[in-house]
Amino acid sequence: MESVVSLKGACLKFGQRTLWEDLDLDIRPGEFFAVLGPNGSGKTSFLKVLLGLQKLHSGQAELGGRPVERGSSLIGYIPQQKSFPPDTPMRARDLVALGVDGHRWGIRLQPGRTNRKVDQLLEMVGASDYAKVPVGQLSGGEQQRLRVAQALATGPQVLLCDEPLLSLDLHHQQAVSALIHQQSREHDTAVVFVTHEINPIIEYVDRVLYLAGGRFRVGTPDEVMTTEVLSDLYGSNVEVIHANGRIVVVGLPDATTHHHGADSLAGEVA
Ligand SMILES: Nc1ncnc2c1ncn2[C@@H]1O[C@H](COP(=O)(O)OP(=O)(O)OP(=O)(O)O)[C@@H](O)[C@H]1O
Repeated sequence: MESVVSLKGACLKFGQRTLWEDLDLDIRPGEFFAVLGPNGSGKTSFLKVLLGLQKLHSGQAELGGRPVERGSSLIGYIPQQKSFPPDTPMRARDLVALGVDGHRWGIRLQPGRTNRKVDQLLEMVGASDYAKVPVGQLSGGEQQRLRVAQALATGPQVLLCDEPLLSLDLHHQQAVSALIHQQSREHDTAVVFVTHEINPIIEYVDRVLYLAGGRFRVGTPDEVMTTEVLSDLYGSNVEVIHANGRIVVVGLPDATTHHHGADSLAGEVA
């Protein structure tokens, strides 16, 4: 099957610091692709390359068979969860409408059509009940559903997600990740999901790109999330424990703030 995202010999470096090099990667339509790694390993920079916001040092990056470019309609983007101030006057449906016609200049030509599309998107993410509520009054999880709806407005072929579950409680993490997975299944949308924590999405992930220390590994979670592979990437003894369908990484280097729920799961595994 043709790939929708393709990197060939990709290298990204800033000054003397190489984030990755010789990265060859093809992501297929409908694939759920997770990008993992410690702070500063280059996960956000990876998304920026695909968004056309960050030039590679060398190599090529293509979307839908063409070089990446800013503002590509092939892409939907879900940013990190940041709460709107409580007094934000914009209603939930206005936020979603920005995704539908926010890219066009001037007066909306077909408000009826926009409204129908917004209704459809709100329903898709289960947000119809609070369509008219100001966004600042909604919970973090409800706000994030709206960002998913906004990102899906143009029917993207690739959904780029930058830690979309951050600061959501477990219930909302599950709901938002299930929503993103449903979209990828039903519309064959490729999902590139940057995260510190694989467990909330473990049941959906097809492949992982693990970035660490200027190097990377790509493969299925079973191939990459192993004691051997992560110890090699980190250059120190790291232990990967699989328990109750979850993955716990123990013994990450001190300077690494990244974890896979090692703290919160320590009791569960012991
Ligand atoms: N435009 C830039 N110029 C110089 N250095 C940069 C630039 N953009 C990113 N960096 C550096 O590249 C490294 C990777 O940054 P990036 O934000 O991609 O990491 P990350 O894996 O997303 O980190 P985090 O998990 O903390 O969000 C960091 O050390 C950052 O300071």
